[in-house]
Amino acid sequence: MRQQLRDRGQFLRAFLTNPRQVGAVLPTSRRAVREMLDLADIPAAELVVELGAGTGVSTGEILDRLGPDGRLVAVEVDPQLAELLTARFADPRLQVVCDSAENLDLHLGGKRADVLVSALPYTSLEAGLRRRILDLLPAALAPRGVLLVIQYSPLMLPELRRRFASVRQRICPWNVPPAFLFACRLDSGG
Ligand SMILES: C[S@@+](CC[C@H](N)C(=O)[O-])C[C@H]1O[C@@H](n2cnc3c(N)ncnc32)[C@H](O)[C@@H]1O
Repeated sequence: MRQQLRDRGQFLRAFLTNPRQVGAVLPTSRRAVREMLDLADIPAAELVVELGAGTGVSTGEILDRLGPDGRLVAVEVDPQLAELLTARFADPRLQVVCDSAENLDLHLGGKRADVLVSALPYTSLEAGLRRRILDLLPAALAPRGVLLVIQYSPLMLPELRRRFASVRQRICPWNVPPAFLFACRLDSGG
């Protein structure tokens, strides 16, 4: 409970410092995180990549589901949030990267993600940055991988459909505000 309050304080600080970059006043609810992660096979993944890890609500749940030989690369642009993530999760499977998601290539050593989780606030990011990040997502994903996206509106659906052959959508009302969850695949069989 105390940790949750501290996290909310840190998240609010990040939001007040850079509202368009954070895009929300509260971290995602545990329920919404679980419903999103249920859309992928995390235990079977060799490499999971998380974009916009924030205070780590998804990071912890991914680590709980990840196998002993799996790896998680969590990318967070806010230095104080990245520091919090590094301090919180002393897990050898986790690499916290403090950088913008647009530089993802630099941190994957030529590997592609089996599961790519994106909590970036696409609708409030500057248009050029949004396009650069969206454009790199398909190439960052393994051929049979899945991209999970959490948003607060369906506005990104056409952008995702343009880049992925299969996009499934569901809504989780157990979040403030309700969360739109997307599972995107490069092949249409998913
Ligand atoms: C809506 S918050 C989600 C945080 C967390 N995943 C959650 O669900 O509570 C978006 C996060 O993305 C981070 N972010 C925004 N732009 C980014 C970028 N270009 N690269 C990496 N992280 C970014 C913000 O600092 C913030 O922590």
